[in-house]
Amino acid sequence: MASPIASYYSGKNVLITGATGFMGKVLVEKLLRSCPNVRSLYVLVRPKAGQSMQERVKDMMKCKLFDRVREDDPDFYQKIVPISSELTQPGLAISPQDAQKLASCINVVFHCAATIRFDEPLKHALQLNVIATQQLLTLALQMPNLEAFIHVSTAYANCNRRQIDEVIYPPPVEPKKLIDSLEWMDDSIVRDITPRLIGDRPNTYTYTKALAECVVQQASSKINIGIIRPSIVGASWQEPFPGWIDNFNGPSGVFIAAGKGILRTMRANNDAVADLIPVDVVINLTLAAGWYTAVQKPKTALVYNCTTGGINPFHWGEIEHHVMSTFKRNPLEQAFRRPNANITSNYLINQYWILVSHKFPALIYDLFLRLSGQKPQMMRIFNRLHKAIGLLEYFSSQEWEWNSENVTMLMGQLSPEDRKNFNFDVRQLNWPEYIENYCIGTKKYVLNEDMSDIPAARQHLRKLRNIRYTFNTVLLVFIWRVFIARSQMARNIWYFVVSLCFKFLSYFRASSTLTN
Ligand SMILES: CCCCCCCCCCCCCCCCCC(=O)SCCNC(=O)CCNC(=O)[C@H](O)C(C)(C)COP(=O)(O)OP(=O)(O)OC[C@H]1O[C@@H](n2cnc3c(N)ncnc32)[C@H](O)[C@@H]1OP(=O)(O)O
Ligand SMILES: NC(=O)C1=CN([C@@H]2O[C@H](COP(=O)(O)OP(=O)(O)OC[C@H]3O[C@@H](n4cnc5c(N)ncnc54)[C@H](OP(=O)(O)O)[C@@H]3O)[C@@H](O)[C@H]2O)C=CC1
Repeated sequence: MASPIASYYSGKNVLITGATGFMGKVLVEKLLRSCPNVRSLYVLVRPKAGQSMQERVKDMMKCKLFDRVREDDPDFYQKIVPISSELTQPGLAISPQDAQKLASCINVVFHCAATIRFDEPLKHALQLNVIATQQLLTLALQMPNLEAFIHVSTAYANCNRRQIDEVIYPPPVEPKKLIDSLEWMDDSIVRDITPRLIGDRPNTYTYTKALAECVVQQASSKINIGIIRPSIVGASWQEPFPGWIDNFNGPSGVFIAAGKGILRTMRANNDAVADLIPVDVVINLTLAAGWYTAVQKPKTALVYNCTTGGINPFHWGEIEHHVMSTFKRNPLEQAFRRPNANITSNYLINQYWILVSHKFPALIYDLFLRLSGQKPQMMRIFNRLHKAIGLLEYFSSQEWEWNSENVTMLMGQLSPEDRKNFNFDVRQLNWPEYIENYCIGTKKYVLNEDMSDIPAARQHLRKLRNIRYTFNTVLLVFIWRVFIARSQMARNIWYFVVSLCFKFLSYFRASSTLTN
């Protein structure tokens, strides 16, 4: 006998947007694996990078993420029905036949698609995150068999507040008014007024996600709606296997850059809560919310703050420690320098380390590349890195408090079996173990590095250490030759320091001989 959640999805037709994205893929996999009797998954996909929609879906299903599903049911792909759709186009560019088909058969909608870029021009972010959501809701309103519409938002949609409850806050501006006014505006005008519009939010992403929540709420009198607000989504904790991750977004890119020895300093508050949430936890909660919304039909749209900070807090300082420790034990291949990143909340200290540990080595390396007839590239890489971490620092330098009563309520509604199969109880999360699996996941699944190459990577780190020792010795000799050997006073200071060190050494040697 299947559990209540699996029985609910049995025989259902599910529509998923953003299925080719990080979270969408995990959602598709989990639905197929844990709800094997689901009828069909209709996924809205666009052609991209020279690949047709069918090719993209085919490629996606070959991904290692689907290994367990493939083992259980080699024909699982037959349940996936790709529907051609470009969400930024009128009517989502769905053909009339497809739209009719979807309208007649869909029971549950999961809306995951969005632009998650922090530097997205406002017009495009609005088009995808708000207008496409509105259009999807219009389509949903034509679905007579629709039982639940689950919208994936972000815990940072209201990051201009410190305390965030599970409610939809009034939007910064009425979405329709903004859509109407931006429609006639030139891109350059929109760019100029964007900072004024987004106000105390850090980017167009959080701003448009807040507007999207408002758009979703406006439809909640006609459709059963649930809103999931995950915080910083990271690699999987347990399912389908620990450490699965496939992108550079959020902390993953930072971990990789630190593991490669490129990132040595970043602004973050050591003592602030790092509200990471594993992707499988988010997806389990999303599926449970779909079930609850359809079965219980709450009168208003329920919001679920899917976060860890209030329940099982972990801090950026601790993350730094465990990331560094993991990459020292399991080094990445061809590191630029030995991994040694530090976080600081002090602006000036961070600027100092950027100069000494980022820009200076990049300059030397580029000089070396030029001299050996190659194209310089390190400064360019660092400029991109600085742009990326500059956009993330807002989130790593502060902390927020999220209320998660609805998440607790939902957990209380699950049967013991569902609590196990759709586990979103983050009290059980062991952070050091999770961070270790996360870092190893970036090595295996993002960088496609083989674990059997670790001895060679360690050897490379030893080589880098020897280069550093040699470089420091050469630098010391150079400084001595240029400055110290030419001035009597500098020489006196130098001899004084050396004799002091020598005296200390003799003293310690003598006292250790006595104690023995
Ligand atoms: C050890 C220290 C520990 C310290 C811990 C501190 C960690 C702090 C982390 C804080 C995270 C906070 C996240 C907040 C999340 C809010 C939650 C959400 O709702 S929403 C979710 C959160 N949303 C986000 O996280 C989105 C943030 N990302 C962005 O907005 C943009 O990517 C960008 C503006 C940063 C760069 O734009 P642009 O320059 O145009 O570059 P493209 O994008 O076009 O990528 C070009 C190529 O570079 C690749 N690559 C990319 N990043 C990195 C990287 N870091 N590195 C290396 N590579 C990277 C990329 O794969 C691509 O490769 P390919 O395809 O060409 O082969
Ligand atoms: N990742 C995170 O840390 C967090 C994410 N979220 C939310 O979770 C959801 C999913 O995020 P995530 O999976 O990380 O994002 P991804 O960027 O990995 O995936 C985005 C998805 O949206 C699709 N998409 C984007 N533009 C279009 C378009 N014009 N037409 C059709 N499809 C489009 C993408 O398709 P394609 O493959 O064709 O580009 C992709 O499938 C988002 O709503 C996001 O706001 C919330 C909190 C944190």
